[in-house]
Amino acid sequence: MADKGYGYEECEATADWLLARTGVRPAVGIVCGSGLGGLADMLKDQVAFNYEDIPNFPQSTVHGHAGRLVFGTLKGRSCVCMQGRFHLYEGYPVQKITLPIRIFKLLGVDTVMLTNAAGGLNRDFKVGDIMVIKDHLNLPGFAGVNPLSGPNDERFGARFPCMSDAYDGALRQMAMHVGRELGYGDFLKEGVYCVLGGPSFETIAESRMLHKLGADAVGMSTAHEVIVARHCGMRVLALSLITNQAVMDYDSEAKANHEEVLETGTRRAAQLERLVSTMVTKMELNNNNNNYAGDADRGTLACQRKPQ
Ligand SMILES: O=P(O)(O)O[C@H]1O[C@H](CO)[C@@H](O)[C@H]1O
Ligand code: HPA
Repeated sequence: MADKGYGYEECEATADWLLARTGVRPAVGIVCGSGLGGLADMLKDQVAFNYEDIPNFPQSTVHGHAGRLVFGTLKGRSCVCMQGRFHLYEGYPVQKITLPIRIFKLLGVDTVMLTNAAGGLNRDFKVGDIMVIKDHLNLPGFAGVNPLSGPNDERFGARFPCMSDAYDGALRQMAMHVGRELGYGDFLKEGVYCVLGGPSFETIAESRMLHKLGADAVGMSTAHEVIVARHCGMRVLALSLITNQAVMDYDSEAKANHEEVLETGTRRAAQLERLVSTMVTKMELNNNNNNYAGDADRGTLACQRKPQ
C-alpha cells in the first residue's frame, strides 16, 4: 500500500509537513462541495496551502473546487477546510481521493463536516433545499470500489468498521435544531444520499431506480470520505445542497448541468455557511455542557476492536 502513495506513512508525512507550517491545531475538518468553497472564507487568521504545494496531495481538476487547504478559526474554534474535494471520475483511486480525510485525523480533527451539491430524487425536495444526510447508498461500493479495500492498517481503524452509525445522530439533531432556529425550517430536510461514480449525470431510468432504492438525493462524492472518517473514529455530519432536480420524467425538458449546480451553490452559500458556522459555535459550547455530545465515540467503541 505504502508504495501507492496513500499509506499511513504518506499521511503522517503530509500531516507533519502541515503542522510544521501552521500553529493551528484543528478540531473540526470541513469539506466544501461544488460551488460551496465560500465556507473556507469564513475562517479567520487563515494559513492556506495550495494543493499543488502539499506533499502527497491530489490536485483539484473540477470547476468550483479551488484546490486550497485552509487552516484558521471559526468563532474561536480551530478548523481546517478543504476548498475543493476529489472525485472518482477525476481518475484517482478511491483511496487517493479520501487521503485528506486521514490527514485530517492525523492533524487532530475529531469532527468532520462535509458538504456537497446533489440532485434531488425525492419529489418533495426543491432546488435550494439543504438535506441533512442520515444515511447513504454507496453504489460504487457494491462493485468493490471502497476506500478501505486493500490491506487494512490498524493504526487507522479496524478491518470491518460499522457503518450503521455513520452519520452522527446528535450532530444531525443539532443541525435540524440550529437550522430551524436560523429560520431554515422551510428548506431543511433529512434524507439518504446515493453516490455514483459520475461524471455523467443519471439517465431517467437510473434516477427512477435510485429513488425506488430509497435515495433522496444523488451525487458523486461524500460517501467515500464518510467511510474513511468513520473507519478512523471521527464523527461525521454531512449536508447536501439540492442544486437541481434529477430528471425523472420522459416528458421533461430539463437537463442536469454543472453550471446550474454551481449557480444554486452561489445562491444558497450564505445560508449554508451560517448553518455550518453556527453549528461549530454550538459544538464548542456543548463540549462544555455535553448537550450535543456526539455518539461517535460510543459508536466507534462498539464497532471497532483495538488490535490485540
Ligand atoms: O459532490 P460535490 O463535490 O459537491 O460535486 C457535485 O457536483 C458535481 C456535478 O455538478 C459532481 O462532482 C457532484 O459530486
Ligand atoms: N447527479 C449527480 N451528481 C450531482 C447532481 C446530480 O443531479 N447534482 C449535483 N451533483
